[in-house]
Amino acid sequence: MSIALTCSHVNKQYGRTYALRNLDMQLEENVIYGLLGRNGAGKTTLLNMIAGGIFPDGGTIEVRGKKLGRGELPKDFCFVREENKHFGGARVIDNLQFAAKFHPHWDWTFAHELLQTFRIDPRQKIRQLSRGMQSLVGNIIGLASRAPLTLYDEPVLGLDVLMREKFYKALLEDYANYPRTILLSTHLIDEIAPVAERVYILEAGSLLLHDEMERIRMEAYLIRGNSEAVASFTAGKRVLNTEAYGHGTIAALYAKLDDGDRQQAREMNISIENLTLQKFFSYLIEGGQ
Ligand SMILES: Nc1ncnc2c1ncn2[C@@H]1O[C@H](COP(=O)(O)OP(=O)(O)OP(=O)(O)O)[C@@H](O)[C@H]1O
Repeated sequence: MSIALTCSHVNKQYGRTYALRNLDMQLEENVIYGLLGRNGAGKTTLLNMIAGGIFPDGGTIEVRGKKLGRGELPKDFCFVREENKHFGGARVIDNLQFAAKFHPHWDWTFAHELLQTFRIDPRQKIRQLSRGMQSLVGNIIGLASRAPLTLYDEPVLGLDVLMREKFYKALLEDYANYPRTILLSTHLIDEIAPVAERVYILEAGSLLLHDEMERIRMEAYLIRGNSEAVASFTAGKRVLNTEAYGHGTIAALYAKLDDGDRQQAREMNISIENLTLQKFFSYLIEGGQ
């Protein structure tokens, strides 16, 4: 297992607000990670910090074993920001040519294929593109750079559903042929579920949870039944949140349920359903555990 990125005890404060608080993160090479969190959770600050744009008040960031110094950029990385910079009358092709100079793994054939996929005319001025199309130019750069560490901050913001699907498809297909470490922040949580292999969830600058997507898929449940039965069934299991309804209780569980548990649930008249990632995220945040 090779490590692409390590954040250790990272802190960043703006006045009295902790944008990041004692944050630890370790990304393995060649894995796609989702970065989730509510507004203001610290996602952009973290991505900016990894990209060398902000220096932590405390803690360290290492990219492929090399500690980032103040003002230092990591080697061989690509950061696709929420809003990409463009100057004056720059055309799409100008931005791509500029990006190509900085990315040693850049693939022009792939970049042109992506322009066609997303129906972007390379001669068009960036400022004349819609918000969504501007995001796509950034995403094309992120993909064609094939950087071993690629960071995306809200890459699908402003994209219609078809373009979002096309982006994720292009990302997954290219990743299968050219594996790299990808960290992708998004608010469209359920859309990231089939894309990310692991997720980091931030809340108020701290890490709330990091886990395998597969585990969340297999072990996040909503159970519903008589309050006493639910209390007895959930005893000793990780309960994210409980809500009363009439004489019953709904509980969000994060636990492995075996055949014995399922049999017990049937006998107690308790229903069990799987939680989507979005629901899991909401219960985790609401429950604060
Ligand atoms: N330059 C700054 N000056 C003051 N406060 C800041 C600055 N940048 C970020 N913050 C604060 O730090 C916290 C984290 O902000 P950040 O932008 O990292 O969150 P986020 O998770 O990316 O949010 P969103 O999903 O809304 O983009 C917020 O409380 C924000 O107000």
